[in-house]
Amino acid sequence: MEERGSPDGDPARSLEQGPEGPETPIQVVLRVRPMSTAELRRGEQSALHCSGTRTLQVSPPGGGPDVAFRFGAVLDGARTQEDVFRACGVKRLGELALRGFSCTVFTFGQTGSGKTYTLTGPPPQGEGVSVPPSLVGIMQRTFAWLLDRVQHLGVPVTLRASYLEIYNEQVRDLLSRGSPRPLPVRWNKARGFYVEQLRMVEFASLEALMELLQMGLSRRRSSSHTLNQASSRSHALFTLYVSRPTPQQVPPVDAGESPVGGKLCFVDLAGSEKVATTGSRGQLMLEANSINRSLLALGHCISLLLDPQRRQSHIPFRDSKLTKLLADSLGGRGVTLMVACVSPSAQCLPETLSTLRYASRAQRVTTRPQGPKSPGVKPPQPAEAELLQLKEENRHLRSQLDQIQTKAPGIHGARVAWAQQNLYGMLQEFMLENERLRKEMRQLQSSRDLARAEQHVLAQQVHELERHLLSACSRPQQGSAPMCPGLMGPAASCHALPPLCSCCHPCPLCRVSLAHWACPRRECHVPQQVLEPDAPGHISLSSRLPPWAPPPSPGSSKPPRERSHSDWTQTPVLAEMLIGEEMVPSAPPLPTGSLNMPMGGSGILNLTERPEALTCQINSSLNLSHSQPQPSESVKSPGQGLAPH
Ligand SMILES: Nc1ncnc2c1ncn2[C@@H]1O[C@H](COP(=O)(O)OP(=O)(O)OP(=O)(O)O)[C@@H](O)[C@H]1O
Repeated sequence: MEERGSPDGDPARSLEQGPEGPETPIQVVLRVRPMSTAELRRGEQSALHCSGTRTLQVSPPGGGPDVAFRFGAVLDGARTQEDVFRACGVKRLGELALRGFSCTVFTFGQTGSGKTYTLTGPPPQGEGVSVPPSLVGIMQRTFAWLLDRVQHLGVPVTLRASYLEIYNEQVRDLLSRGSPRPLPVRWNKARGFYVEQLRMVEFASLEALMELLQMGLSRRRSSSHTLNQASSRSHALFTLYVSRPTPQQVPPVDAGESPVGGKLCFVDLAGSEKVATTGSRGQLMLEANSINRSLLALGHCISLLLDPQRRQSHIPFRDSKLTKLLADSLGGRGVTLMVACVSPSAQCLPETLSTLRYASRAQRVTTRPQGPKSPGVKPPQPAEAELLQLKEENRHLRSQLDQIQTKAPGIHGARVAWAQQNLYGMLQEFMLENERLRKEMRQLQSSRDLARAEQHVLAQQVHELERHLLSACSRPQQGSAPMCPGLMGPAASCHALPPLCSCCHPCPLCRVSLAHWACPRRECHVPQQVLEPDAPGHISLSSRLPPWAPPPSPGSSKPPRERSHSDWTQTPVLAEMLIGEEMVPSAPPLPTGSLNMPMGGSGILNLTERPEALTCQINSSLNLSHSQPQPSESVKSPGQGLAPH
């Protein structure tokens, strides 16, 4: 038989003893409620058996090995409310509260498992009908004991109470004078998390305290569903503040601040529920989701508190209002008791096992109970202190995230294993993953911006080049004539001749062949590859005329008009201009290959090719014009040196 749970020891003794050293484990008591009338009517079987006072045995309905869980105390359905009160050792917690400790009792379990019953007894049977004394819960019994104890102390003790609920992730004051409104949860170094403007009511008698309890219970949200006629839809926290004034007693700074002293908090958690089982719809389903989410956050904090390394660094108490308000009880300076409640029915076994595992984990969590704070230390201003704390936490979280990201491969396996253990871990996984993806996206965006900027520069260069070409070809030559490439001398007269076909009319003075576009019969000396569309390197004359070619006359299918002498005399000038011009890239070089370009890469490649294409076009035009034998070897070809840059 598999056995899980707390180490050996006398539960009554450990519960009664209270904090002994720096590390005090959370005490866990398990209560199994009796089978309900509905469960008996449906003929459901019990799957739980208590063996001894500390062990619960679980028998799966389909057979299979029994599983045993050990807790500080296990109480079966036959145990009375008084038995439960005694077994839980709440009196000891009350004593500690009187000595200045911060103590918490919280119930946990599936919906309908008896949490509210354990803390406050069954719901009243009608308006003004009070619960029989034998059925009242741990809270009323503690109140009675505490008031009696205070009376016999012989020193003045101030008692105050507050009562709040966390409903759909909003904190509502159940003792507020008007209708409850959402209250903020704040943090400061002196108090930890606390609810701002929460009403604290001073009381002096048991009757007054019971009235406060009744007032809160009647205002707390509850609804009916398949598993519970009066199901609590919120987590409720009833806190008793005990202060014993001493000569050095620090007075509360303002009316909303808790007095220096001990406290005893009773937390009735809303029950976890499977919406499919409870049949919750609409508002009930929203409430159930909110309840489950906050219980998940609580479970996650408990799991992390068990990990010594995580515990030293960061526990995400800020993930929900519930974990914020329980932070001190779970991982801080409090003394804590958990009462886990389960139904015995085999039908509820999956939820029961989940509660048992949750409770098993919780009893391995330890706190470091701390007595009253030294008087005379003025707490820092709330806003300042909270700001400092948040900054510190923020810095810490960032460094954690960086560490996780840099240690990626080694830690990844461990993180995945951890994430697989619970859903909340998976959520955390996704958050980290999202952060990494966001970072990657930012990098991609910046390289895309860089590429766009480069594209812009290249587009400007192309535009500039085209503009040069066009203006050079169309501007009439003024002033000094260009050098004749044949004679290396002025060519004012020879190149001013009307354009003639180069195949039979080279320049009569310098013998340089005339550009083919100047010849009315130029098709006859254009190379074959230019005319054949399928030939490699084909350039269509109609579609690929050089940019400096004359514009076609409107409506004409004929070749463009003949060039004026200034057009063709510019060609060598233009070539020389290009030879001497060095293209200096004004942006970093583009990565080669378009596949890696995130965006706009192809556009950039087109642009990088265009200056080359333009240069080639000039070259080919100029080479054509030199296909005729050159007059002299020393003659500099206009195309020479027009290497693609
Ligand atoms: N030990 C018990 N003996 C007799 N009746 C019990 C016991 N525990 C619970 N019940 C009854 O079972 C029903 C459900 O109990 P209770 O409302 O306390 O459950 P709960 O866990 O608080 O549920 P929820 O999370 O939905 O609020 C109630 O009618 C209650 O009176």
